[in-house]
Amino acid sequence: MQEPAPNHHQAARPLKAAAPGAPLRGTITVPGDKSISHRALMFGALAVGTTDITGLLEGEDVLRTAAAMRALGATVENLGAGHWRVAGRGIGGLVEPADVLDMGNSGTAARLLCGLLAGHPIFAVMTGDASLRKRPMKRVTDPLSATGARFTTRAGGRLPLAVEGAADPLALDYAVPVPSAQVKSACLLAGLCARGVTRVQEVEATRDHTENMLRHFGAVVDVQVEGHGRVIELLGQPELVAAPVVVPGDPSSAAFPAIAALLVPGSEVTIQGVGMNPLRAGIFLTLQEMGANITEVNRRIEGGEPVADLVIRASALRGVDVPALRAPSMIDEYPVLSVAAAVASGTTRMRGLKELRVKESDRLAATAAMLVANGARVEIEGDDLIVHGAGGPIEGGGLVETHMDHRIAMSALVMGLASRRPVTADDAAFIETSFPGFASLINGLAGNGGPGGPLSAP
Ligand SMILES: O=C(O)C1=C[C@@H](OP(=O)(O)O)[C@@H](O)[C@H](O)C1
Ligand SMILES: C=C(OP(=O)(O)O)C(=O)O
Repeated sequence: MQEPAPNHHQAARPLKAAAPGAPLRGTITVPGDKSISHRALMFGALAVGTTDITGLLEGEDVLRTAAAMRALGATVENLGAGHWRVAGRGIGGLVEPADVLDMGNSGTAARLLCGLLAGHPIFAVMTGDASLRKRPMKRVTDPLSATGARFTTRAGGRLPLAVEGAADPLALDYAVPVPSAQVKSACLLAGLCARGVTRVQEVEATRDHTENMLRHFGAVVDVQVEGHGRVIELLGQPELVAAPVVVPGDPSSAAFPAIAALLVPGSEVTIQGVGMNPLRAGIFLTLQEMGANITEVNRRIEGGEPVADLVIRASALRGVDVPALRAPSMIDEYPVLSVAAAVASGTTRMRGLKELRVKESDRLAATAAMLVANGARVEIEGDDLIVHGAGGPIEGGGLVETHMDHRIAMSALVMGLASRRPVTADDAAFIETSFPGFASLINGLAGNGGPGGPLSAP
């Protein structure tokens, strides 16, 4: 079955959220983890044999990766209900794509693909949507150039870019200067094609799904903890053997219904099967420090990743100081955490958020603007975001500019559930990149599966 090509040029779709007037209740699952879904498709394409993936996120970002893997010669089949099958070509076996690879809105797809292409002796051109074309690619093209691959980019290291991969790539020894799992992963993916040991050092540990999946597919990976960071060594040119991948629920997606349940009085929501990798779960720790009533039940390992069901009950939250060192473990959750902080009592200081400036939008600026437009008190001091909580619902009534950023859109809508007046997101279309079905899921929790739910067209 071929799924239709995702389309990121659709017209803006504004969406409004109002306080539901009744508690959110129910047991739900959230879509599959986006980071793991991208990697499962890429590793499947590089492996020898057939990889079955269950629970794949069928959001636009991941569909871009699926399309790219097809363009590079892998057979990628959608078997329905989140079950996908990839017949791989083996390391070094990718073929030259006949056309430009369009990675849509997805930084992960674009940057990891740069690593994969660097190690194959083929020519490829990559682009993305207007958001992705603003994002920095030098952070991957600089280190990857040391493999022998040749990258040409638009001014400032932006997409579109062209790459001529290396015929005999050199193994990298690279200390990643920013906390970025995408940069680390790009280097490791290039290292698969190189002879000898690729060594990547990170000063702060970032999500380790690439390392975990490398091992799952049979590569030899050594990880040494060094202070707050890690040194990862990968033995090049392994034979990756196809292995089934079970994708857990995305903790970054779970954060939205979780915070909605915490803020809407009387709510009780269970989210089943949420990935709880410690390098991803910082948001839940932070919410618990704020006084959130979140209970983890049924902790288990699924597909090599820790998973739990989360029971979330509405709670009176208080402001906290979120240390910079925690940022990599919750980097995509700050916009929605700031909504919780705006309703909490007291001040929340979120430290060390420099990386938020280079996401789908400048999330530091977009988050502050979202809060200000709805009557919250907020300051940016250097790389810190400071939110002065109202100790209850904020005023709301604002129009939030989402800047092609799914997380700003969902944060604005969660804010509307906890505001005196409805909040409108100027464009909710980009929610499809990571969380298809978001609005109906939230409306379902409010007891309004059909029209008339708290989330509706304005
Ligand atoms: O490796 C990944 O899957 C991701 C890494 C993070 O980006 P950076 O590596 O740019 O921090 C994160 O923000 C993104 O949503 C997914
Ligand atoms: C930053 C994100 O994704 P990406 O970098 O893959 O576009 C995100 O999903 O919040």
